[in-house]
Amino acid sequence: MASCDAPGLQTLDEALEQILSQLSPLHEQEWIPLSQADGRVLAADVQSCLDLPPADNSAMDGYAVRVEDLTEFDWLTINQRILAGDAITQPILPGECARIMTGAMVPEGADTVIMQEDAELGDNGKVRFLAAVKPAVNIRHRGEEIASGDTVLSAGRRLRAADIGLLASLGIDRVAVCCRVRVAIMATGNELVAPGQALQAGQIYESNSQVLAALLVRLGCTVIHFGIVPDDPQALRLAYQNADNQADLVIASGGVSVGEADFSKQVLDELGQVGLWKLAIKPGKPFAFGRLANSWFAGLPGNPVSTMITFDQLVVPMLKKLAGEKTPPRLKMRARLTCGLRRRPGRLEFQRAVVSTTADGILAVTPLARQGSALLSTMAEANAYILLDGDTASLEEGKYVQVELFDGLLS
Ligand SMILES: Nc1nc2c(c(=O)[nH]1)N[C@H]1C(S)=C(S)[C@@H](COP(=O)(O)OP(=O)(O)OC[C@H]3O[C@@H](n4cnc5c(N)ncnc54)[C@H](O)[C@@H]3O)O[C@H]1N2
Ligand code: MOO
Repeated sequence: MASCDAPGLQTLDEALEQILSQLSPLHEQEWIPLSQADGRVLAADVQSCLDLPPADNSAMDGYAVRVEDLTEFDWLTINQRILAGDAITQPILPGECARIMTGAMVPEGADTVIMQEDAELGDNGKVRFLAAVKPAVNIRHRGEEIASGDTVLSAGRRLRAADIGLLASLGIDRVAVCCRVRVAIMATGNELVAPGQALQAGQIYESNSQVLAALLVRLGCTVIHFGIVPDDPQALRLAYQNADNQADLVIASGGVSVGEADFSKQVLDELGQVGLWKLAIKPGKPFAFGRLANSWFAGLPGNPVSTMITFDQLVVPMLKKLAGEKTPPRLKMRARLTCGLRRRPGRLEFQRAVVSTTADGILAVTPLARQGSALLSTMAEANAYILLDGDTASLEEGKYVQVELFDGLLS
């Protein structure tokens, strides 16, 4: 398609910069129980109100001793037994030690814990130690992981399982999170039919809104479904207005190109402003960004792969900005081609590929044989993109290329 290589297209980086500079976080927040916080974005920094661990405690089942006693006494008297959860009553005096379990508080006077495998119990009820003992081992000191007042997690973080556990370990049972971004989705096209219905001549099953809904749920958004909208300016106008009244972001797939039934741009021009139009990426050249009366608008190219890739590369950063989420850039790596790759220089291309690790630990990548933007099965089969910049031509087997692994969203 000669038009795909037309000059004057905007680069992905320029487009992203331009889009993100216009968006600002929605800033609404709510308090929710920790049990519901997985995947939500923290609205404020979380500071610890306690030291973690709260007290010096044993890392082993064994004996809490005073190291200096080990050279002075052959046998030590066991003066108490301390289990995890016990409050300590007695200090360790010279010639004494305490039987102690993992997680139990270390008594005053003790400065090391010897694991029980290195101890011998005598007939006299006393204990002696076999191995050379290092001072200050096997004790987890108060505050060594987190000190009271430390910032544990920062605003903008999307909470994951370990974070939830960390907050729980600090006694926190409620967190302030950013409100879910409300996203309206619609699929435009006269040819589209919802799955489950009979297919007539010329029709295809609608899949883009299903993909978008699944991705948006994973991103923690509230999804407002507008179903299938025909290629008709009046129907689009009504749908856009309706969506605009309910959502922070309206996403429409299809109808953003230059065909006779592509009305997105016209309607967006009427109701709001079009911010962007054509991008130098493949797939995903036609992409509309704009503003409706109350909400932002993203018009994604209808080809199923183009919809997914523009969503992944452009809409995800938009949603993160609106949600107040701060994330490091996605990891890009170098991988060796297992076969030749056919390619015409032009737009920045996202080829779907499978990345694996070879026996000698090298990252290998195999581009899928077919790369058409209508082939949604390529997104299902792939686990990574090969990123090919505009200047790169065909490449031979063994060459290194840049890959971007599908993150938790796509995989
Ligand atoms: N003369 C030109 N034609 C096209 C150009 C161009 O530059 N000049 N660009 C091509 C590219 S690249 C893309 S991508 C598509 C994008 O077109 P639209 O956004 O207008 O999308 P549609 O025409 O509505 O649909 C494209 C294709 O995808 C199928 N589709 C649409 N929606 C869905 C859906 N919800 N579920 C499943 N499949 C869907 C649709 O039936 C079409 O086959 O334009 C090229 N044309
Ligand atoms: O190449 Mo189009 O941009 O998405 O199919």
